[in-house]
Amino acid sequence: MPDPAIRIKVCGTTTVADAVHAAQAGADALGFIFAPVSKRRVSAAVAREAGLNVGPSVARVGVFLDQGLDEVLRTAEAARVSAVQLHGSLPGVYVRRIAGYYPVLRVLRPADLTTEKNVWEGVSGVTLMLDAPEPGGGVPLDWAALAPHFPSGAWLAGGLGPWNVAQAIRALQPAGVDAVSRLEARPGVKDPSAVEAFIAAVRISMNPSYPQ
Ligand SMILES: O=C(O)c1ccccc1N[C@@H]1O[C@H](COP(=O)(O)O)[C@@H](O)[C@H]1O
Repeated sequence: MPDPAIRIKVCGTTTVADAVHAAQAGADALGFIFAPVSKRRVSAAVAREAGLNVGPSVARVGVFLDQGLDEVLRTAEAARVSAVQLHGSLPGVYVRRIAGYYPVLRVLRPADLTTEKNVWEGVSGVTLMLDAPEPGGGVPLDWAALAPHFPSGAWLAGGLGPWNVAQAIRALQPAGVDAVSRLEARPGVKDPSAVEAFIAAVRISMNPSYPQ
C-alpha cells in the first residue's frame, strides 16, 4: 500500500524564481546546496530570500558535504533554513550535535547502512536518506537489491526524475524522494517542466488506485 504522504524535495535551488516555481508546483521541500564543490552552490543570502518567498509550509533544507560544524551552523542560520542535509564522511557525534539545532537528513550510501546504524537508527532528529556514492551525479541506486534492506521511514535520492520515480517508489516505499540533476536544463538551472512532471509522477504514484 503506497504511503499517502511521500515528501518531495526539489534540490539544487539557485534562484528565487525557481524556488517559487517548485513550491507552486507542489514541492514539500527545497534544497539549497552550500557545498563549495557543487556546480549548484548558492549563497546563504539567495537561499534566505527564496525561503521568504515560498510561504510557511515549504521546508528549506541546507545541503552540506564534509563541511566544518561551525560553517554548517553559521550558514544554516544565515540562510534561515528549516533543516540540514549532511553528506560525506562524518562522525556520529558531529551529526548528533547538528541535530540539536536542526532536523537532519543524514545521507548515506547503501554500503554504509550497517556500519553507521548508530547515527540514524532511533536517533532523535535524524532521518536517513540513501543516495548514490556521488551526490548530484544523477545515478540511480539498484532499487531491487536495496528493497530487502531499505529502512522504514528513510528517504531516497540518486538519479530520480520524472520517468523513474514511480518505479523507485513502488520498489522501496520511501518516506521522501529527493532529486536534482534530472530536474535541470543544465547544472544549477532548473527545467520547470521536469520539476512539474517529477512532482506529478510522485503524486500519481501515491494514489491508491495506481497499479502496484
Ligand atoms: O548536487 C550536488 O551538486 C550536490 C553536491 C554536494 C552534496 C549534495 C549534492 N546533491 C544531492 O545529491 C542527491 C541526488 O542528486 P541526483 O538527483 O542524483 O542528481 C540529492 O540528495 C542532492 O541533494
